[in-house]
Order: sequence, then C-alpha cells, then structure tokens
Amino acid sequence: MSDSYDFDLFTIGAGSGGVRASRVSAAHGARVAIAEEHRVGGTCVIRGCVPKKMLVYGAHFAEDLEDCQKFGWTVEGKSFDWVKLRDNVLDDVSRIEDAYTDTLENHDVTIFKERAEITGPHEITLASGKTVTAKYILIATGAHPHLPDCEGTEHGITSNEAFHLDELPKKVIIAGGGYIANEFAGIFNEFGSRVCVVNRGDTLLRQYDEAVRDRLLQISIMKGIDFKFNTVFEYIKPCDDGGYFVKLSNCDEERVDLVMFATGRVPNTKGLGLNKAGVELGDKGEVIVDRFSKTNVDHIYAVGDVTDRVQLTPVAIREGQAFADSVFGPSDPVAVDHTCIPSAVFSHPPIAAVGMTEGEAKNSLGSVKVYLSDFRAMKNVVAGRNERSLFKMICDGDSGRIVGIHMIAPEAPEMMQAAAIAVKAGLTKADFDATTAIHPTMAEELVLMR
Ligand SMILES: Cc1cc2nc3c(=O)[nH]c(=O)nc-3n(C[C@H](O)[C@H](O)[C@H](O)COP(=O)(O)OP(=O)(O)OC[C@H]3O[C@@H](n4cnc5c(N)ncnc54)[C@H](O)[C@@H]3O)c2cc1C
Ligand SMILES: NC(=O)c1ccc[n+]([C@@H]2O[C@H](COP(=O)([O-])OP(=O)(O)OC[C@H]3O[C@@H](n4cnc5c(N)ncnc54)[C@H](O)[C@@H]3O)[C@@H](O)[C@H]2O)c1
Repeated sequence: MSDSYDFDLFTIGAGSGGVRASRVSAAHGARVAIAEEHRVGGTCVIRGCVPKKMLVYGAHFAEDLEDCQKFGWTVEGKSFDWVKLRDNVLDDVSRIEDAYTDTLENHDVTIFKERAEITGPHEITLASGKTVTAKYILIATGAHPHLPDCEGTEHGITSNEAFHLDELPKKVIIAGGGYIANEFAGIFNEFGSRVCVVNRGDTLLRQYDEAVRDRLLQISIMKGIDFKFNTVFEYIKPCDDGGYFVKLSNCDEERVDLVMFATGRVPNTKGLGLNKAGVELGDKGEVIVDRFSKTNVDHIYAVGDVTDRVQLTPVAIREGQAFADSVFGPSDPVAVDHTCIPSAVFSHPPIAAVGMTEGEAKNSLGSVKVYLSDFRAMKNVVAGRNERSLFKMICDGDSGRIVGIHMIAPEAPEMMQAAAIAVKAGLTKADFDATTAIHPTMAEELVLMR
C-alpha cells in the first residue's frame, strides 16, 4: 500500500460496521486507524442490542417466577432490584467493550478515542487537533435517536439513557410504535411499571405481518400495557415532584414519571465534513452508496446505519466485511445481498420474521398460499397463561416456494434463524413437509402446518 498517506484506511466510528471493516482490512495487510468519540463497540454493544437483550432476559423472570408455581415451585420473598441488574448489565457491556478494543489492538489497528471529521480529500482531523491522512476513508458513524417536534422534548429520554436510570418509573409513556417502543414497553411492564405506548399512526411495527403484529398488540394489552394511537405530543412540562405533565392531542393532561422517545434513528452525518469532501447525502442525511458501499467519491465508503439501508447489526457487520474484502482483499469486489434479511423484535413475547408478509406477497405474486398454526405453547398451558403463539408461512401458490415466515412465540427469534436458511435457499413447503418433526417442541409446527 501507498506510503504517501499515514494510513491505508481511516474508519470513523468503532461500532458494528466500523470494527469489522477495520479488523478485516488490517488482516488483509492494510495500515488501519479508527476513531471513536464515545465507546468502542458502538450502539449495539454499548446501548443497543446487547444491554437490551440482557434487560429482556431480566424482565422475563417476572413471568417465570409467577408460572413456576404451577410447576410445583414455591419461591419465597421474591423481589426485584433494578440497580443490581442495571449494574451487572453495564459491567458486562464494559467487558465486551474491552474485548472489542483488544481485537482491534491485536490486529494493529490504531485507535483514536476521540471525534474525527473529514477536513480534506484524504485528510481527517481529530478533536485533539491532530491531523492524519488516509488513502481510503470509511464512514461508519451510525445513527442517533430522532426526537419529534414538541414543547419540552428535552425532558424525555431515549434508549441511550434507558440503560442508566437510577430507578424504575412507576408510570412511563413511550413515544413510537416500532422496535424500541415495543421492546422497552415489554421490559418496563415486566418490571412493574405502568406503561403507555403512544403512536402517531394506527399501526405498530408496520413492516411486520399484520396477523403477527395484531397478536402482539392483543397480548401486550392483556399483560397490562396501554396503547394510544393517532395522537401526538403537544407538550411535556416538569412538575414539582420530579415527574412530568404530558399533554397528547385529543387527550387530557396526565402526570408520568418518565417520557421515552423511540421515534426512529437519524444517520450521524452532521459536522462530519462530508459536504467539503463532496460526498452526496440523501433526504434524511444518509450517505448515499452503491452496492459496494462506495459513495460518489471514489476513495470514500460508508457502511451501517449511516447509510440508512437496513438498521441492523448483522447487516452493518456484513457491509463492513464486504468493504474490507472488496478494497483490501485478494478477490473481486463483493456486494452485500440485502434481500430476505431475517429480523426479530424482542418484545414479550418476541416476534421474528423473514421474507414477504402476506400483503407484500399478494401484491407481487400471481397466486399465494398461506399456512397458519395458532397454538398455545405447552409451557403456557401448564402455567395457565392464556397467551397464544402464531406461525404463518407464505408460499408462492404456483411453485410452493416459501417466500415468508412470520412468528410470534416464546423463543421465536431462535427458531427463525434456522428457518430463515431454508427460505433464503428457496425451499418449498414440500421440503418442510418432508422433514420429520422434533417432538414435543414449538418449532415442530414449522413442518406440520396445514
Ligand atoms: C436500543 C437499540 C436496540 C437495538 N437492538 C438491536 C437488535 O436487537 N438487533 C439488531 O440487529 N440491531 C439492533 N439495534 C440496531 C443496531 O444497534 C445498529 O443497527 C448497529 O449498531 C449499527 O452499527 P453501525 O456500525 O452502523 O453504527 P454504530 O454501532 O452506531 O457505531 C457508530 C459509532 O460511531 C461513533 N461516531 C459517530 N460519529 C463519530 C465521529 N465523528 N467521530 C468518531 N466516532 C463517531 C459513535 O459514537 C458510534 O460508536 C438496536 C439499536 C438500538 C438503539
Ligand atoms: N430487535 C432489533 O433488531 C432492533 C431493536 C431496536 C432497534 N432496532 C433498529 O433501530 C431502529 C430504530 O428503532 P426505533 O424503534 O426508534 O425505530 P422504528 O423505525 O422501528 O420505529 C419508529 C417509530 O416512531 C414513529 N415516529 C417516527 N417519527 C415520529 C414522529 N415525528 N412523531 C411520532 N412518532 C414518530 C414511527 O411511526 C414508528 O412507529 C429500527 O428501525 C431498527 O432498525 C432494531
């Protein structure tokens, strides 16, 4: 590689995409530096997927401790200590942050723990004032929470702060109807908070299959979560006791302990010097890239949430890997396939999906066949928990090829990862039918659907 630059690659942002891209580029022989203004690991590790999933586990014990009585167990004096869980989660986050840092250092990646901005075609300036040059620049700066426009938004928190609360709110309002709103509604509700989810539209989790999201709504209401649809925040005002008065359109003012915004995430491109570098941005401020994650400027690439393609960790990682292999690897450039990406919502119970919803299939295929399994998990039957699971398989009516699978069930994301391989591989309903069930499981419903 050229010695006329300080580095072959400078990555801005040490999150899921940036860390993978930097480590693999270094393994290909590139001289790599990375800058991180917050903490190595990025959103997923520090304030996203990882601590969120730990809270989901912690929250689920509330139901397990209730249900275990029907299985003959008596647990006396049970109580919940939020601060203990919070601190254990934060400790583990620090452990993973260290592991990410070690991985980079073991690959001889130079880490700058400070903000970086592009100040010339190949020049990056760090917050300390230090300037470095690089042959290639990778923008992997992720996204930040979007706050709606209303009086007093500064009194609300976002998912960033939710992991650090000193105490649990007795009453919390969560704005938004997407991933974060539904996941945190489940978490707070299981911990005993009164939760109200407020959505400006009439649909939760719009991208998921209607039957599955309707089931989540029904179960969430049954568990005690309140929902308000087609309403927006008018104001949030602090009250004397440390809580807030909240006014929603068409509703009376109410007092809550906490307001949380979960209203989408905006690409981190402000103040990065992208205009000066001539990098083209889209309407939401996202970096526009081609299928190889290259911007309109030949030596500047972008991966992950900052490109606003699919805001998921495994996608950012794949994009980072493909970038490193394309630019520094021995073989031809590789493009990430963004089709048929499985996903999950870690609500209570969770949702998981891959491929087309029934509506999408009907709009794009000539004929569609839908198979359903609506059942109560054995554990819930014994526990007396009236919570039904739903599996839905969408097939091309002509070929029998499975084009989508949708589930809401305990452990649905674990089952979906395996099922998604079959859908991605283009298998048919007949292939599933030819597979013997594992009994007794929930997953066997996948091969028994009629
Ligand atoms: C609450 C929550 C839960 C989530 N749960 C899941 C989940 O269960 N599964 C899933 O797949 N996805 C989940 N996601 C999404 C996932 O976290 C993101 O898609 C993923 O982290 C994107 O990776 P990235 O590398 O693009 O960006 P990030 O991981 O956000 O990393 C970007 C990094 O760049 C740094 N940075 C920004 N600007 C600069 C600068 N100028 N200089 C230096 N550093 C800078 C930031 O501090 C950040 O560390 C969740 C997100 C949130 C918020
Ligand atoms: N399990 C997972 O994989 C997981 C979990 C959390 C987050 N994520 C990723 O992070 C992203 C961000 O999560 P999120 O829940 O914030 O976003 P989201 O896109 O899932 O949901 C945003 C919600 O906010 C609403 N909204 C948007 N603008 C609004 C406004 N001005 N006023 C009121 N409501 C508004 C939308 O209608 C929608 O219901 C997700 O899109 C997802 O890609 C993934």
